[in-house]
Amino acid sequence: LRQLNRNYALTSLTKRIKTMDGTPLENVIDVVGGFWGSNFDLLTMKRSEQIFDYSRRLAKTFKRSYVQYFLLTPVYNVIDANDAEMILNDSRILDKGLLLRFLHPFLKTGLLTSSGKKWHTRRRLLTPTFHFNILQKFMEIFKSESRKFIDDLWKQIDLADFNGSVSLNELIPRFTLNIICETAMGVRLDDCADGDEYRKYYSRIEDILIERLKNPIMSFDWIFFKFQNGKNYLKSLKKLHSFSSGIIKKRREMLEEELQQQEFELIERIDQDDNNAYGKQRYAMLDSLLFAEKEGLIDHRGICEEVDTFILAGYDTISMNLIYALRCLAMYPDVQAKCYEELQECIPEDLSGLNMKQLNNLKYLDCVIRETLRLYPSVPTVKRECIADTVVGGNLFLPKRTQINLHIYDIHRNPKYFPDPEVFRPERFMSSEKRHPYAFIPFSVGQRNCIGQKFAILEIKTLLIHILQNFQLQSVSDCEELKFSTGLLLRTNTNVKIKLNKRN
Ligand code: HEM
Repeated sequence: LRQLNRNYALTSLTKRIKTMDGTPLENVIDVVGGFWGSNFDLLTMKRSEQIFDYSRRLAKTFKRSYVQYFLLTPVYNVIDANDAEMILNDSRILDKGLLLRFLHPFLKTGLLTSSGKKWHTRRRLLTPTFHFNILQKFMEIFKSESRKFIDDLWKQIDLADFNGSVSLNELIPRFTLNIICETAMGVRLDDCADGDEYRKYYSRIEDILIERLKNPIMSFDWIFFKFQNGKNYLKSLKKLHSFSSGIIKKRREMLEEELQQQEFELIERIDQDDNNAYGKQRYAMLDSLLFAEKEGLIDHRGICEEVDTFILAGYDTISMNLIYALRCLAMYPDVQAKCYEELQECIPEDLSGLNMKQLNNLKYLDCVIRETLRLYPSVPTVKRECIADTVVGGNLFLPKRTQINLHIYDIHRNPKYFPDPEVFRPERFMSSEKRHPYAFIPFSVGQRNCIGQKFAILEIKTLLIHILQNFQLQSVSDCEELKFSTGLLLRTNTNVKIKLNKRN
């Protein structure tokens, strides 16, 4: 029995994580939970803020990576940059964990959720669709949508019943969803689909996923889909899939029309002789997929997977960063003033000619965005799963099915890498001081890093510039009380509000 207990977490019905050289695991890494493992730790937590706080408490208590055991799954929680480097550089650990598997009915196996050969082929197909030249074309859309956003704000502020503050969670996601659809998909939402409805059902799906995560029994599909949450999940999925199908249908029609008229005036098109991995012209994402379909490289189901994936990955991640960045600018008037000064120095007043080179010159704004991503990483945790027994770092044995939670949030707030980690100080990114290369990883690192990171930074900078040029931001009185909740992204439990005063 003692031998059995050494190798298996018996009450969690799983093999144990252990050292290869026999050193007690506790000497290397902390272990949470006693006899019952962590099976019931989350079960009693009613609100998702409690789950978020629970993980933060463990990180603060242990100050190093730690292990938990849930039903059938050992969990390795990484909160240290050295351990993150070890995991993210390991080409055997590229599969996503359980939470992302719960997303399969929604995304099937698109770029975010797929693995192995399928992931490789798709990554190769999609990487050129975020090439510099395509991003340059997208700049026009970033600018026109930003101008529209500002016009809408001016109108809102001019209304007689305007109460002085705006709710960022309502305004920003509308903007970012429009942009991902108009750029990567080549379709304006006004023409074909209801973005507000998409966001409503997406939010429901996220809530249900977190509920599911709390109860290990619900990890089995055949149980989950028998309960109300499972049924609601499928109902919401129908709405989300009909949104993305509408976009694909619309773009297919547009493209056919253009092909018939032999008028290849796609905004994504660049010089004839500029080739991508498949020896063809470069197009934006959905057009690339539709052309790849004609050549038999992907089918309709595959296109749906990627459209669902890119809408999900490409809008709310940016929304959350913009929301936190605007809140920080409102809370720290000196930081805001420095950004505004930099704008006046580097950017012409007329923003219609704004280009990527000018955006790259805004070094201080860059630091503000980085500091926001450090304190509030839109993706707070990256998930991985060992698909076979794996030894990492030469001595740590991770059994098959081990879930790896790489807590970017905790790594970013580790005082070892960032002194006074809770303080918002963009200047820390100005200094040439060397820090651990895995201490700041908001877009992850390695083979499965974020394919849209350059796109994201350009979009974020463009909107921030438009807002800063038109408004002075001011915090509202209850600004300090930001409570985070667990979700696919770093969420707050209440909407973030700021005040906007028109600049002369
Ligand atoms: C502030 C904005 C963003 C942040 C913080 C962010 C962060 C991340 C992170 C941490 C990952 C790794 C996830 C994992 O390993 O499970 C990732 C992957 C990914 N991101 Fe982003 N992202 C952002 C914006 C975008 C945008 C704008 C797009 C698309 C236009 C995008 C598309 C993707 C895709 C498709 C993947 C999966 C890549 C793969 O596995 O090959 N992201 N992102």
